[in-house]
Amino acid sequence: MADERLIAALDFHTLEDVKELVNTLGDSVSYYKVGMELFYSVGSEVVTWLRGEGKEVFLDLKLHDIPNTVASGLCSLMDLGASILNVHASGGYTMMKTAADRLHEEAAKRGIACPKLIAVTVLTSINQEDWEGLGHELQIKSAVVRYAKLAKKAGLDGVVASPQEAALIREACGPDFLIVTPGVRPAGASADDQSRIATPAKALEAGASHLVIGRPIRAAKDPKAAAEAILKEMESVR
Ligand SMILES: O=C(O)c1cc(=O)[nH]c(=O)n1[C@@H]1O[C@H](COP(=O)(O)O)[C@@H](O)[C@H]1O
Repeated sequence: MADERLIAALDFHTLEDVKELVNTLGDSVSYYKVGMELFYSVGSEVVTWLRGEGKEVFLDLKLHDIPNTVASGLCSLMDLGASILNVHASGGYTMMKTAADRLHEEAAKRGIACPKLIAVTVLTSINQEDWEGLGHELQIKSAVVRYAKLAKKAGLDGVVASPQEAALIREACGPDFLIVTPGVRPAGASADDQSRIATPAKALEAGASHLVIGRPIRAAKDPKAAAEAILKEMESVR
């Protein structure tokens, strides 16, 4: 049966591919991530279709702009029925606070449930060399915890981070904070373009609330068997 902690990433560009994978996975997966490739190609129809199938949606568009633009953009997305929306923490405290405040005000005005809002800390593809190339002096881990604390102070519900920082974030931000970790790879699987990775069990043990997993399921010869093996590994950590 499905485990709501697993979010399968639908990095496709057609609705047909989405339908094929979702139908193949059936009841094993109840939570899906729609990212920029899919949303830019298919639009909101894919979220409507997934909701119609009874699936939960993390709409991962990683908004990053000035406070008013981000807040207004989120308000345009909030009616679609996604459970989670996200912004980049590097947009700063004022942007995150404006976004969270406006989202809550709008949800109350429209009488709808407010989607959770989370902040991307440091992308899981970034390694220490990329990071230093950007001129940052803090270690990635310290920067991620700093961004997570800022996101919490701004009223966000959680963050996206790598599993390698999950334990530090859990300690700094408490038990209810969402920690959504991409960069999850079953033992022996290719890292692809991810840099800061861990296995599903290690990510959960470190305190992740949700695992975002794309290619290890989507690109597997047998996606259902791949998802079920991951779910079995997740079951061992409750
Ligand atoms: O926000 C995200 O979901 C995200 C943030 C991040 O730091 N790293 C990251 O990989 N992601 C997304 O998580 C998914 C990971 O996919 P796989 O690497 O195929 O498992 C992709 O859809 C990414 O866009």
